[in-house]
Amino acid sequence: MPADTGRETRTPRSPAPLRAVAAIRRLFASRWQLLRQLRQAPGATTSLTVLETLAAVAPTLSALGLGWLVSRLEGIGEGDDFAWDGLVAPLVLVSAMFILQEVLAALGEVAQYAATGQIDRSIRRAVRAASLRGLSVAQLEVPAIVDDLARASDVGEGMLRSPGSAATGQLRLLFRFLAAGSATVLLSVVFSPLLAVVLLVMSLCIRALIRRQWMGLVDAWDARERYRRRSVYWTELGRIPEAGKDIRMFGLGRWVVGRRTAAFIEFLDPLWPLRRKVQIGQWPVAIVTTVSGVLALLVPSLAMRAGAIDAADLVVCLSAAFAIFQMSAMGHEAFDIEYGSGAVEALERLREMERKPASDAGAAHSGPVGFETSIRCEGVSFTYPGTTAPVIRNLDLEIKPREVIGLVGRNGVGKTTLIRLLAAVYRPDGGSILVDGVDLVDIPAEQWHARVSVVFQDFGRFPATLADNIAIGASEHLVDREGVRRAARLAGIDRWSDDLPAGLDTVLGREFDDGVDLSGGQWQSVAIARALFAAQHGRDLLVFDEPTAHLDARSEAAFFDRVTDAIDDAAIVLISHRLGTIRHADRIVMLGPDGIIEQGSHDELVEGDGEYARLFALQASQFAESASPF
Ligand SMILES: Nc1ncnc2c1ncn2[C@@H]1O[C@H](COP(=O)(O)OP(=O)(O)OP(=O)(O)O)[C@@H](O)[C@H]1O
Repeated sequence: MPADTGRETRTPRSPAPLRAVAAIRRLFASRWQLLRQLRQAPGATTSLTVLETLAAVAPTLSALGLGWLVSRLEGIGEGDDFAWDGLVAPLVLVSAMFILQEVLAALGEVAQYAATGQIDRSIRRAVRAASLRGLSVAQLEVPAIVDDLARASDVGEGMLRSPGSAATGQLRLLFRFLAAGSATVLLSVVFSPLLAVVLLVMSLCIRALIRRQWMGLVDAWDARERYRRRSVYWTELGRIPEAGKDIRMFGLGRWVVGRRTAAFIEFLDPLWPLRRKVQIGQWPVAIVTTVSGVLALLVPSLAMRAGAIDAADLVVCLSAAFAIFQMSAMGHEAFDIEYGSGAVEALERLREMERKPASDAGAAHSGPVGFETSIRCEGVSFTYPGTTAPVIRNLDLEIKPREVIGLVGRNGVGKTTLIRLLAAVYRPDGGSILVDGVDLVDIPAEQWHARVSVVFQDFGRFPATLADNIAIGASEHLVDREGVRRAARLAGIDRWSDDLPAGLDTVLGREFDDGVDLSGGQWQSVAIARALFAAQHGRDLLVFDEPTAHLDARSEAAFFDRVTDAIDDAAIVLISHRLGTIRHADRIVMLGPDGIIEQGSHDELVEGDGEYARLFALQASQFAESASPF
């Protein structure tokens, strides 16, 4: 991905002219990409184009009008009262051009505002689609992709420096070039093609110089997106209630401020010398600007003194020269263009990632997806993106329909990772997972997700109603109120849901004024209900990762029976460190760093006197006082 590699990878340098040509090509490609964004706002773009066309010819007409006016003034003799009538037409033209320029500028702002808003909205939609659907979870963990998501959605404040303002700014800039071109033609016709071309070239040089200096800063800023995100993280940490608890509890205020300062310095440190360099490097711009100004003023004035042109021509020349110089000015639109095009490029990279066949979408299998005979992991290996050590190595495991499997193993051995693979959140980088003989890689992810339900340890807690938090387990059945009630009852939620202000319709989470927060155990019951609801809607495989970690002893004891009684047509995988939760599973699989250490029923494993038996004895000894360890 270019964002990840392009900025930091060193490649052998090509000769300077080739680099310049490549840079110009890149520039044109990026500008073209910007202009293509205007398709999102066809009406406003058409209006802006018409207004800018008129605005581009107005300075030339204005210069001609001024010249006309001066020529009429020259012709007026003393006491020549009626000659004043001849001034009316040029005066009307000049005044009309001045008024027109003001009106066009104001209307242009309105059209630009409308087009910018439409383009920015469409960009935001595209970023949302990429982050919510197009990109896989694995991709969302790649820092370069996270950078691009942040960069593409960073559409600036007040529509400044956004992709929309960049695209419309680019269009307006094209018309400024057109205005300068038409003034160049006028100066050539009225006075000297040589002076006209020299002034045009000098204006272009001034613009290129300023651009080169300041825009390098924008690129450098862009390349430090990751550091900017880090400093923003530390800046915003104080506003996150969860973090606020720890910050107060451990007295971390100064520490957080220190980390924020360090992150901020790390972000800006390389940018400060660059900025100083730009400021100091303004003298060539000042020199070229002064020389151009002197040329524009002196050459036509000397020509008039020599009698080559009259006063009217001089006024036209100076007005035309002024119009040419307008092109060299770098207004805010230049920064809009540069900064906004960075966002558009980031979006294009994200779209490219979405288009990649390896984007975990699955595709080749087109038949019905189900799990009738087995899910088989064959020699599965997996290494997290950006890391080198495999978390899962050469794992073989078979899951039969309606089987209940308990998955145990030490912290960090890869249990959660395995279910992420089974859920097709990640893809194995070695071996394969076969569902009834079809490789999971070939099954479209959304189809597989309609057959599987996973309650992750860090399951989603959404600021929605309790009913919706359950029903999202099978989001295609959000309105199945009876199913929600059943799942809530089976998960033991009915014991406390009636006490909530609006029962199942109570909004959960403190983000909203009327929101109610639940305890850790209550949230866990919601997640369990979510999976039970999913089971009611035809899921073939249910996975629970540490489902009883937050439950009280009574709920924990009831969990296994509740779940297995409620689900009779799906396989269940239970991950737990509490062996009491899984001891009644059909099969217990003990995972080790190099694959499965042992597997069998609870009784078989205890009899086998292996790792599981030792672990069980250890947990049981902690409950030695009671008749049963659980
Ligand atoms: N997103 C990730 N990126 C990189 N490494 C990860 C990621 N998630 C987990 N790991 C690493 O993978 C290893 C296995 O983690 P995993 O969560 O699968 O273990 P686990 O067996 O479920 O652990 P626990 O019992 O503590 O829940 C750990 O070393 C962990 O640091």
